[in-house]
Amino acid sequence: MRIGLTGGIGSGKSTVARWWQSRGVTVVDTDALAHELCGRQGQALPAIAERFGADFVHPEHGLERARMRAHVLAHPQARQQLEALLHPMIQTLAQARAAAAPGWVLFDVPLLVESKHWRTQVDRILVVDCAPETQIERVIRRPGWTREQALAVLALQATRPQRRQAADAWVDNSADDLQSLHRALEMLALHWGFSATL
Ligand SMILES: CC(C)(COP(=O)(O)OP(=O)(O)OC[C@H]1O[C@@H](n2cnc3c(N)ncnc32)[C@H](O)[C@@H]1O)[C@@H](O)C(=O)NCCC(=O)NCCS
Ligand SMILES: Nc1ncnc2c1ncn2[C@@H]1O[C@H](COP(=O)(O)OP(=O)(O)OP(=O)(O)O)[C@@H](O)[C@H]1O
Repeated sequence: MRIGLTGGIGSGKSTVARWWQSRGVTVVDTDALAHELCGRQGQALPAIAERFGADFVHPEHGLERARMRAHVLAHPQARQQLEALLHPMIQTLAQARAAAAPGWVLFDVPLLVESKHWRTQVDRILVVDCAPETQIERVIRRPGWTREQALAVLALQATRPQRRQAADAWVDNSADDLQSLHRALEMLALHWGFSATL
């Protein structure tokens, strides 16, 4: 079984993914792969430096993330170029990680509903739904994020109705209540015939 997990920024995807991982499911986190490709000596850095300029790549730490975030939010074309460069690399790496995994695999993909590629790669789509105000609060707790940036990213992503429409199942993560979230996931796993491998 291949599950595609998605949700808006700060909705709780990583939190949900960790629950599945604790039950023995292999998690392939595409955000983490994007960070790997752009981290120190990451595979994507030469192409990024060529396309956007050397200023976007720190000699030791890799991609200047905050600078690139501000750049792509101000220039939609730059965002499309960055996505065109990174998404095929992320997809290839994700498939390689999944191929090596025994049993169930969960792909954590922020832009799953927005992507033609991902919808065909998974058997079930699980959506983490969350009230936008909660998403914003959670995101701006992170260092370097402004409310305006969080709102701008939210506006770029699929809407809650679009995600719900694509979902085979969804869990509500608007409340600060991990116990209820975990209970909902237990019930879903049971419903989908999952038995923990730990
Ligand atoms: C613009 C970048 C450098 C900003 O980095 P930053 O450290 O600030 O954010 P991070 O990568 O941790 O992403 C945080 C969240 O932002 C949202 N987000 C990221 N990229 C995008 C995008 N292209 N479109 C819409 N939302 C996005 C996602 O919800 C993601 O979970 C980075 O997000 C990036 O490289 N984006 C392009 C790759 C991409 O599309 N990644 C998301 C799917 S794998
Ligand atoms: N039910 C919850 N109760 C309290 N805090 C939560 C809950 N769910 C998530 N959080 C917190 O909110 C923040 C965002 O959650 P998480 O990182 O799981 O979201 P995400 O969707 O993976 O984010 P991103 O889109 O940025 O990758 C984290 O600090 C997390 O600990």
